[in-house]
Amino acid sequence: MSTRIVVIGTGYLGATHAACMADLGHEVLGVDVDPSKLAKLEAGEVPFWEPGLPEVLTRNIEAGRLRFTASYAEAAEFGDVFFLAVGTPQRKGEFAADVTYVDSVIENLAPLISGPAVIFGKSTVPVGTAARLGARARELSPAGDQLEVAWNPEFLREGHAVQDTLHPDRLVLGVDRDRLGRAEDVAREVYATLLGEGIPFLVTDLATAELVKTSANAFLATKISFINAISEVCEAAGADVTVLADAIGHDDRIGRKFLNAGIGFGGGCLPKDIRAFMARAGELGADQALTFLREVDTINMRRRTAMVDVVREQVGTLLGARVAVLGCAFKPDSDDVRDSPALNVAGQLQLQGAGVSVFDPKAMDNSRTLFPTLGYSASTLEACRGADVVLVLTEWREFRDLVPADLDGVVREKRIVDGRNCLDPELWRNAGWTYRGLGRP
Ligand SMILES: NC(=O)C1=CN([C@@H]2O[C@H](COP(=O)(O)OP(=O)(O)OC[C@H]3O[C@@H](n4cnc5c(N)ncnc54)[C@H](O)[C@@H]3O)[C@@H](O)[C@H]2O)C=CC1
Ligand SMILES: O=C(O)[C@H]1O[C@H](OP(=O)(O)OP(=O)(O)OC[C@H]2O[C@@H](n3ccc(=O)[nH]c3=O)[C@H](O)[C@@H]2O)[C@H](O)[C@@H](O)[C@@H]1O
Repeated sequence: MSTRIVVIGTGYLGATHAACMADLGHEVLGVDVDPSKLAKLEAGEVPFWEPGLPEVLTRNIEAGRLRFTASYAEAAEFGDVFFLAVGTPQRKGEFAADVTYVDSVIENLAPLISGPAVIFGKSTVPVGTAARLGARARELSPAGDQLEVAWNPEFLREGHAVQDTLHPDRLVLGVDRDRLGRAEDVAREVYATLLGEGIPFLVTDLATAELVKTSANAFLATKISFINAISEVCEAAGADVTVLADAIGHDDRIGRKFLNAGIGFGGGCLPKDIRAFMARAGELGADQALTFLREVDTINMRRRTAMVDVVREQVGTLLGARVAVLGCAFKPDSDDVRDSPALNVAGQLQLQGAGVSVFDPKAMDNSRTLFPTLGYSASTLEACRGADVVLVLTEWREFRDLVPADLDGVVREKRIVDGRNCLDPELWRNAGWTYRGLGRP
């Protein structure tokens, strides 16, 4: 059955959700306040790099199932099922999440809703936000109690966003247990195709749904910092963290995923989500519960300075050294540079006097906007020309596939530092290069 759906906020999450809901056969209207983003989306262009999404967007616009607007009035007219997907960044100078964008959606939308409707929150929010927004929405809306707020957290990964939306590991829905309404039935209609495929669907209260999301990201961040901490010990002991990760990962209870040691996690989610989680636990009086996340964050940030130290160790002095930086996105298959470890390392190297030449297959424009003073190159070869050391900081396939012969006669010194432990050390060493990984001999 086709439902008329409004998706508010068309960034990485919202644009993907809108296009994928249309692909499931629903009629979808995307809403954003950014006119340049809307103009691109209306023209069938995804304003960021996400594999497979342009095809899904275009085919659904062409099928007449997907369009975009800046108008909340049009959104309120369009349908009675709303997904809220605006940003919840870290507040400036604080750990807590900035929820002003989600607040503003409710302030603007609720007064325009006059009949039964459900707003499903998808943004990652501090626990308690959904209940607060629900109360505010009922207060502002002529529909009163007939306007429901439920929470349907999102677990997609950038670079795999379409696959994760259309084939998620699970769907989670938080509903207001004190005023049970239509939310669960509506969600079952919207996700009928996925539920028909047997995707697990967990329905719970609002607070639990919010906490499922922040706990999942906290666990993932902890797993990465765990292996990075072990990597520091491997480094000191002359052991190999990549073999160690394979070995412990064979234990199903541990699992191999998210055990890749390197320069650590970044992006628009894990770093800000663990900080917001700590801040919220503190507000709730559970200060002690999440202090370990402070350590997770510290270990992670230490990876970036450790990388700079390794480069210094390689070239002697950073002053005047020519450093090729391959990769600036926070992960491969994404153009997202929010809190990117790679860009942070490049910035630190430049501040300490190195001449930095950066190349990324997709994230150059975003990097230039965020870090205009770095040196940028048009290709891997250009970035590496005359380099004293080559750094692989984002494991794009084209960097993983590099072989020493590609850089023969290009670099000044045959030194490569593998910030993601994604290269074969023997291949490089056998070709006369100095190979340096992180936490592996
Ligand atoms: N990026 C990701 O992979 C995932 C993100 N999330 C969560 O989803 C939320 C959104 O994240 P992103 O999509 O990455 O952020 P984003 O910054 O890419 O997108 C947010 C969008 O909301 C728009 N917006 C802001 N205020 C608005 C308003 N009042 N009305 C309409 N549109 C408005 C902005 O213009 C922007 O296009 C965050 O809470 C994030 O933690 C959750 C899972 C995955
Ligand atoms: O809440 C969110 O927004 C999303 O955050 C992460 O997704 P994402 O940020 O897209 O990327 P990840 O694949 O989780 O990678 C995050 C960072 O960890 C790093 N990482 C990942 C895995 C690993 O083993 N080691 C490691 O350093 C990556 O390089 C990257 O910088 C979660 O994986 C998603 O489930 C979640 O929905």
